[in-house]
Amino acid sequence: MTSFNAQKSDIPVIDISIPSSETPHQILHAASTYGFLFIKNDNVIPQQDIDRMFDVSRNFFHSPISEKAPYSIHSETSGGKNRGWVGMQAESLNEHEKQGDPKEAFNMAEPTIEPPQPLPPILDASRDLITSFQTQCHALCNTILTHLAAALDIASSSGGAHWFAERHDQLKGTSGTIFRLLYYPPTKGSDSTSIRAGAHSDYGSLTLLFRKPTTSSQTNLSENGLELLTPSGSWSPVPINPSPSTLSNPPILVNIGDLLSFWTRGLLRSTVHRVVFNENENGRSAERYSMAYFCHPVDDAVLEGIPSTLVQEFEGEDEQRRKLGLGEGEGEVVLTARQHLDRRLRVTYGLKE
Ligand SMILES: O=C(O)CCC(=O)C(=O)O
Ligand SMILES: [Fe+2]
Repeated sequence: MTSFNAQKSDIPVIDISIPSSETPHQILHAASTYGFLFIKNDNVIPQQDIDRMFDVSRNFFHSPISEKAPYSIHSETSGGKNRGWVGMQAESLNEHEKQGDPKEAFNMAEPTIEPPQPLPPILDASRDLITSFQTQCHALCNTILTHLAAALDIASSSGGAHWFAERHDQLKGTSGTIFRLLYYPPTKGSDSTSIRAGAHSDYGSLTLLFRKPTTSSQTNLSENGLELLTPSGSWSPVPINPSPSTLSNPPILVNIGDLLSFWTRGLLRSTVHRVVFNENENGRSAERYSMAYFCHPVDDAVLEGIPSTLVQEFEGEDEQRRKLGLGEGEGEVVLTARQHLDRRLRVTYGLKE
């Protein structure tokens, strides 16, 4: 398998709009080599919907704290565990960091849950847009998962290309899926030791990431602060649009989460990433907005036994296997999707159960 170097232009841009027998292999190659890929966005998710979501997000985060605080994460008002508002410095994505990240976030569960998640008035007023955005994100995740299952050559007698998508069917039960709005406030001058989101890999199966250029003068090519860790240990910036001359809209960034990496015994790579300050010449960083759709399988999906010889015969690298809890001595632990998520949330929020 090829390994990747630090060139940001390496992350491939894949066009899923034209049916091609190559697409599954392109997606599998990117997912197993970089853990990141771009999906060309020619109306896969309309740019207008992305822009409208960013407007809603801005209005919400700029509202008084009294509007947000009642919906604190894990609270009953916000609908329980991992739902609701995360205030400044309340979360450490990197367990080794004492101080939380200088950002705010709002987590929304899938729209199929009953009763629906209570939302603060500003978000509630845009519930239809949010629901439609979540639905479009989930459909894109299932398309990508279908390509991955096809490339892994899962036999049709076992579910074939629908193997993963069936296990992400939101009509079959609740899941850890979260649509997260993120806001990184502006800074007066950065503290060089501090970063905006600590180094981490995502928890779920796939993440879709949308980033807003931080200032009106910032070009789409701009790096915007997101960096991924290459196998050689260097940080490589991820541009919003890797090719503005050929792509009129920024492509949708997709990355593999720990759960899918664990499930595929490390064949698919969950790559560590972080967000750093991107100061202007005055040493200030503008405010920054992003939105992440963290896609998870249904809670009782069992994370074992993918009927694919590519997965079964994959040896993997020791370091990756240790990180995923597939290390020697432990045996191959069988977890459900919910158990896998709960294990990770305990680390991020210090939750007890
Ligand atoms: O804000 C970003 O660009 C990335 C955020 C991220 O990686 C996360 O929330 O998992
Ligand atoms: Fe992330």
